[in-house]
Amino acid sequence: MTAALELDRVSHSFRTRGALDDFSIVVHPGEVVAMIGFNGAGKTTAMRVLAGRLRPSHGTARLLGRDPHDVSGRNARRFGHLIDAPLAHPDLTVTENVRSAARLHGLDRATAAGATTAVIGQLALEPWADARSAALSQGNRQRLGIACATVHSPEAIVLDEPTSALDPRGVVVVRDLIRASAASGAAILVSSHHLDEVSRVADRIVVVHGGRVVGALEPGSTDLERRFFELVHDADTRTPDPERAS
Ligand SMILES: Nc1ncnc2c1ncn2[C@@H]1O[C@H](COP(=O)(O)OP(=O)(O)OP(=O)(O)O)[C@@H](O)[C@H]1O
Repeated sequence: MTAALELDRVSHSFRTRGALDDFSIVVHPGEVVAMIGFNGAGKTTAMRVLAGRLRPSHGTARLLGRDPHDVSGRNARRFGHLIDAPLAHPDLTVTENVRSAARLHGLDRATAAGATTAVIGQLALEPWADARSAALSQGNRQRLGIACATVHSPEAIVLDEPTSALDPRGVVVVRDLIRASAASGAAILVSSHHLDEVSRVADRIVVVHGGRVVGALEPGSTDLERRFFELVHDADTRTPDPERAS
């Protein structure tokens, strides 16, 4: 099966600081892959490369089989991402923002209207449907960002810490949306700091440390935390690199 999202031996540096070092990851259609790692491990940088926002100095990035920098209109419409701040306009309402995102991703007016109502329902945003985005709480703004990233039912989805600001109900709602998208065939890459949470949503968990993928964890297995620290410790023992510890 062709990968929908792929980084193959990618390296990237910010000035003298290495952020990714020989980093490889693959996400296939219908699969949820979670990246977990310390602050500064390289998760967001990997996602930025996949979204075509950074060009790797070495290695290859593939988004739906193409170089993310060359993704044309049609392929761009098959991709959705939430990295850093949501793309919502502060003066537009939740509904207006989501509808605009749907139109920008190529949905016609009628389809965009239906998809907007559906994703607002899926993310339990109905009470704020007519609220200006600027007036939303942090958690609801994060839900809005996820709605804008997924309203067009993309085939490849990248979500950087999608539940970091969410309450327990929000976490469940977003988990359900991610699982439903994967069940419809989407390839999904998420990052998180919460082992329990990724264990519930992911098919595979990869541990990122010092700009590398240093191992995998089995979702649902016991003692995830101990195994995580073992992998990190083993990686440090193999390649101690104080430059990359941030
Ligand atoms: N724009 C930038 N300029 C310079 N250095 C950067 C920039 N963005 C990231 N870095 C550095 O690259 C490394 C990887 O950062 P990255 O944001 O990818 O980590 P992360 O795993 O997403 O961390 P977190 O869990 O805190 O979000 C860090 O050392 C960070 O300081």
